[in-house]
Amino acid sequence: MRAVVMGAGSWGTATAKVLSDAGTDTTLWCRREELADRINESHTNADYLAGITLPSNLTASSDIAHALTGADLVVCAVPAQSLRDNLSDWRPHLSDDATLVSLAKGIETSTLMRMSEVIAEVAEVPSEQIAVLTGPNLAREVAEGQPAATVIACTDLSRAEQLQQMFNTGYFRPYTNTDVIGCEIGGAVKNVIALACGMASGVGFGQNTLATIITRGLAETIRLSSAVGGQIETLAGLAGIGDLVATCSSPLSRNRTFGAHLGQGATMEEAQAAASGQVAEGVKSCTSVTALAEKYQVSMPLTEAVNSVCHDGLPVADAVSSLLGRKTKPEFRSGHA
Ligand SMILES: NC(=O)C1=CN([C@@H]2O[C@H](COP(=O)(O)OP(=O)(O)OC[C@H]3O[C@@H](n4cnc5c(N)ncnc54)[C@H](O)[C@@H]3O)[C@@H](O)[C@H]2O)C=CC1
Ligand SMILES: O=C(CO)COP(=O)(O)O
Repeated sequence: MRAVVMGAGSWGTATAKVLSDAGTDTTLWCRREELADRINESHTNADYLAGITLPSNLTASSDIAHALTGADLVVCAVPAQSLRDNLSDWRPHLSDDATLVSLAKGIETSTLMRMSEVIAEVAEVPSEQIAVLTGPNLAREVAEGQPAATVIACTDLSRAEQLQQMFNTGYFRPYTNTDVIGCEIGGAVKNVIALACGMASGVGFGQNTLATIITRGLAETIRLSSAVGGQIETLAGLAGIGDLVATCSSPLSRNRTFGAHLGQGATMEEAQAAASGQVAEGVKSCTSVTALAEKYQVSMPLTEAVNSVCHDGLPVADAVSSLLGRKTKPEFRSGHA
């Protein structure tokens, strides 16, 4: 089996390292030829994962045709809002029976589609050939070989099990799931909730506030996922609460860090500049998740507040007052949080 990871940012590079460490012959596609040359020469990707030594059997290429031709496994590691355009360029070079794995945690703003839906439409492959890899996987920690688990979701369980073996290393432990919807909604919404946690920490609030946002964020995630067709238990797992805890708590999270800048009073432009070109998916997905919630008539007040702060100029302090000023209610309604 030959794998290609399309996108050499922090998570693409770390995932290519996992595959290589698991013994899978892997190529890492980079947009820039100069970066591919540097990775091949130095076995590091200093732009995204400084100080990490990549396996010597991992090779990089900036040539799309060369990278994709004959690849059995194609891992899509570009940001959510750029997946459609990138895939259109990759499409002519994809093998008919290749498995496509999505790493992106977002909802397309122009269509409200999940990433697996974008892949199915643009690459014209059946959903059984598309998988999603998601979970509490901060790239730097995985690249350092710190123990972590992940979820590989595919409607075709035998394909998920095959992928599970391809990604299984002594430090990275994949679990299978067939609930692609729940996994994708979990991954997209947790970035929005991490922005909210970052804002709270930037303001100076402590652990009670953090735990409240994570828990009520999980309730929003469960409501949306259930409405779209996901299973509740998925969100009690790595793709839900697992990823929320990791992302909402860690200073390594780009979304949490972005939110913290806003909470400290930075403008959107200043927070964007501080991200040094790395993607904080929740900034765009807060708009598409809010729209998806409206489409399914699901209440997501935290997500709406994050969207208003990011895109309507609502001050963080006003978002806090408006969330706390809402009508009081029971914790659980008709079986759902
Ligand atoms: N970094 C992390 O810890 C994790 C990230 N993810 C998800 O993986 C996806 C990719 O994230 P990262 O690798 O961390 O992002 P990144 O910002 O570190 O890198 C993005 C990569 O995509 C490439 N790219 C191709 N077309 C692009 C375009 N039009 N605009 C911008 N970049 C383009 C860039 O050159 C770069 O190699 C995101 O959806 C993210 O939410 C998921 C789990 C962990
Ligand atoms: O998805 C992630 C961890 O699972 C990474 O989160 P950030 O994109 O916020 O860094």
